[in-house]
Amino acid sequence: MLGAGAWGTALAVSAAPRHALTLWLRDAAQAQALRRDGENRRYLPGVALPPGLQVRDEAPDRLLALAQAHDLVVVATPMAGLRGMLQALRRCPAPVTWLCKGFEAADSGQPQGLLGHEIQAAVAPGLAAGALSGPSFAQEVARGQPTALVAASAHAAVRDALVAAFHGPALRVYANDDLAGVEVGGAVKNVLAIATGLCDGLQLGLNARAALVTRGLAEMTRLGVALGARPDTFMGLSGLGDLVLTATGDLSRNRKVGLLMAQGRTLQQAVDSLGHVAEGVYCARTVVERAGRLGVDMPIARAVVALLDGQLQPGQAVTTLMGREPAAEQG
Ligand SMILES: NC(=O)c1ccc[n+]([C@@H]2O[C@H](COP(=O)([O-])OP(=O)(O)OC[C@H]3O[C@@H](n4cnc5c(N)ncnc54)[C@H](O)[C@@H]3O)[C@@H](O)[C@H]2O)c1
Ligand SMILES: O=P(O)(O)OC[C@H](O)CO
Repeated sequence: MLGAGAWGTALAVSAAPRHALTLWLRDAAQAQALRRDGENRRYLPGVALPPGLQVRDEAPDRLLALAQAHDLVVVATPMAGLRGMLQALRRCPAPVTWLCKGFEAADSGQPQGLLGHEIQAAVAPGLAAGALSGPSFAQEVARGQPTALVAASAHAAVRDALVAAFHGPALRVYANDDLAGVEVGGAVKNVLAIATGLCDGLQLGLNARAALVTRGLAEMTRLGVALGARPDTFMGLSGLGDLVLTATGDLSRNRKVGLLMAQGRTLQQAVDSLGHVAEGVYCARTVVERAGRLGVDMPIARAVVALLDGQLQPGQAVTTLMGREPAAEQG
């Protein structure tokens, strides 16, 4: 497991009792703190690390050697770290998978705004690769609360490796060969959760939230299909499932950004108060730009971008969405 934020740590805690698992951190001081405390106090406080879990902190140029000693590699960094990790792992013989949910940010110096599998195709095309996604708050998985995930890859061997690694008593892992669809769902739900956080923070009501979730699902599906995904994927765990969880669950960092901005905090204040990554903040603009290039209409995502960019105040974002022309529901 390469990366020990909340999610990498939680999945490592979940799988370590059944596997020989190595948790790698780029920061040697933080690795030392994990070994000393038997817990990741910075990112997942209150959860004991299983005794057999190996905590390592090799320099990034030793990552490939570390990966070669394992049957499955899981990159657990935010999207911002994925390209560098895939470049470092491009000759890895084992399946390489990732947990991050987003598009590469528009301001990352990589102007195309790619999904994980598109980055992999560009920088490490020889890998057998895939993603693990679905509705899952790290704290609940770490506590062993029942959760269902989806293992997505074009390669059956990668799907099987993810299922074998993570399927367990409290974690059901389903398989899906539609990696593009699974990745679009995981990325777009973060942007939509900012919108529902805003809606709930402004106390617009339950009707409004249901409207945002439903019309947001339509936006997500339109973009996914334009990017080559299957429509039915968006009715599954990484689409509807993760959208419902993230848009309504108060453990969501993306939802919190919307809630805090509705209370009058600036974007910077909201982001600083999280202490964790909120991927929707970084990929909302990319979502809208890619949708625009494909001729896909995404009014909710556009309103989120206008809010994050300071072009609209929270109340104006609502007026803009409600003031659009009447439209057919399908289309
Ligand atoms: N937390 C969850 O409940 C959850 C669940 C499912 C998916 N995810 C996704 O997993 C990804 C990671 O989320 P998280 O909650 O663990 O984030 P986090 O904010 O808790 O931790 C991020 C971790 O990544 C490390 N990191 C940042 N940039 C890095 C880089 N370039 N190289 C190596 N390490 C780097 C940080 O030091 C930190 O340890 C995100 O894309 C998130 O959307 C999170
Ligand atoms: O806390 P969030 O908003 O990053 O969401 C975490 C997970 O992606 C939920 O599935």
